Amino acid sequence: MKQTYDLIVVGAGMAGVAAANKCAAQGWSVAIVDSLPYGGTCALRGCDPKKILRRGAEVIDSARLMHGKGIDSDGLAISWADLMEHKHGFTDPVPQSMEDGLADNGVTTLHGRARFTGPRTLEIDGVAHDADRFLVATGAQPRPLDFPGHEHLIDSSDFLDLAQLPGHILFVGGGFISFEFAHIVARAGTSAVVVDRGERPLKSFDPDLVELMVERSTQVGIDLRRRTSIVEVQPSDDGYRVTIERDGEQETIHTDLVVHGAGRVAELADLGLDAAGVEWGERGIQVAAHLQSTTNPAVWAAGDSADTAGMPLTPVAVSEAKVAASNMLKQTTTAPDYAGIPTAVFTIPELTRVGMLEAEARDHGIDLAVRHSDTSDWYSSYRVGETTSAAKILIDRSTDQIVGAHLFGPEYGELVNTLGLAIKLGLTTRQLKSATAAYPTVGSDLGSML
Ligand SMILES: Cc1cc2nc3c(=O)[nH]c(=O)nc-3n(C[C@H](O)[C@H](O)[C@H](O)COP(=O)(O)OP(=O)(O)OC[C@H]3O[C@@H](n4cnc5c(N)ncnc54)[C@H](O)[C@@H]3O)c2cc1C
Ligand SMILES: NC(=O)c1ccc[n+]([C@@H]2O[C@H](COP(=O)([O-])OP(=O)(O)OC[C@H]3O[C@@H](n4cnc5c(N)ncnc54)[C@H](O)[C@@H]3O)[C@@H](O)[C@H]2O)c1
Repeated sequence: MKQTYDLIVVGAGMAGVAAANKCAAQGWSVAIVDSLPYGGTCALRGCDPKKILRRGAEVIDSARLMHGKGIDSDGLAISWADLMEHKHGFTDPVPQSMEDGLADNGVTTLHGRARFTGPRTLEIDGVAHDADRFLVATGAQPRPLDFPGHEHLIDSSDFLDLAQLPGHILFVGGGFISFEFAHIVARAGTSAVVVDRGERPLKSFDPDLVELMVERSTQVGIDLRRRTSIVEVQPSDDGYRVTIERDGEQETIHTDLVVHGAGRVAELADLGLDAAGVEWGERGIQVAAHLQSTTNPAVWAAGDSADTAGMPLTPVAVSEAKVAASNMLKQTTTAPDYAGIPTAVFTIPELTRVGMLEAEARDHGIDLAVRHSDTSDWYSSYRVGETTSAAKILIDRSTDQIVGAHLFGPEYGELVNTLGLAIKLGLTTRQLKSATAAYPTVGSDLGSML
């Protein structure tokens, strides 16, 4: 007899695994399916491998910043193959350990490409599976591009698996992926060109700090082309000829590799959502605030494949999955709380944000105190030889609470977490300043930033 599960989860990434484990722990019969090895984008093809490769670049950059200050950085180099092996040491065991963990929690683990054939039926490689509920956690995929030669681009997953690093790389798009990867390859001696169609890259970050980040990127040889579009990509004898256009002027750039960093869309196109009566778009499945489909009550969504107010980031995916699981289990309609979730672009140094942008805060009519500090001559930057760093903290004068924080500097990816906590808990700057940080740490700079 065919089994009807309480829940089938589609996608074994951060969101899917969190929800499957939570529901199984409450005694539900749960199955999870993925067409790729378990672990999803973050652990296998995103955050974690990326930051391991970045470590090589950090070491080179740190040594160069200290050149002439007691360190001889001449001759330092990245061995890409060894760094890649270091990455594999982390990523290779993930699928099995994740699958073992799920099985230990009583979750049935399935493999294959899933597709809805009706409102409550999912087919996996030709076999039908029924459930009372489905959680779609299928993540995102590179946005389809339409310029001639787009098929020659590699995507972020291919990049994070490159056996060798070529001498020249052109990145299409000036977002998270292109800047993070360009900062890695620039320290490995590869020339990087970033082509972005907008005037300002990374639009969801503070414009002043983005300009500083671009300045620092230029210093390490990254060539940003703004307001520039790709006309076509053509293979050549020794790589690719990329024709770009700005203000009606065309230019051809020769490069070894062209990488897609032009955005991602929810991975839903082949999921048969129309057969299930589920409304969806490129931002994801249309859900109510509590993450249930607006058109099929049996279907829920979380993470990059859900159209929510949360950004497509790992902490958002996990938090949404936990809320969706809890709502399914308890038949409640709680909405996720996105307040105080920080984000970082892992350039070197990193660019971070939590809460509102200055323009957003002003649009909300907040009586704003802006604490904008050039921190490049502060002790924490001086110590490591960093020449470019800054902080911008936005405070609501009427409550003394932080409504936004924007940082660019060494180790500021850690510091932003404290500011996120302050926003989440509604701490006043007076309360924050009353806490004593270990000295000297970047945390001890917080008082001066406020
Ligand atoms: C290069 C890169 C770097 C990133 N770095 C960061 C970072 O530093 N910090 C951060 O917070 N976020 C980062 N992100 C974003 C982060 O990875 C995602 O927000 C997060 O992984 C989303 O988790 P998810 O569970 O929603 O989806 P995913 O982790 O993408 O999991 C979805 C799973 O569903 C499977 N699937 C899809 N369709 C089907 C189907 N029809 N049948 C069966 N299985 C299916 C996929 O194979 C996949 O395993 C990065 C993303 C990329 C691409
Ligand atoms: N550190 C992190 O948290 C991290 C790292 C990587 C990715 N991510 C997630 O993955 C998502 C996708 O990353 P991404 O970097 O691909 O996208 P993105 O949305 O960050 O940036 C895409 C950029 O490409 C530009 N663009 C789009 N089409 C173009 C074209 N044809 N020619 C030139 N420019 C073009 C856009 O204007 C935009 O500036 C991010 O939004 C983020 O949520 C997060």
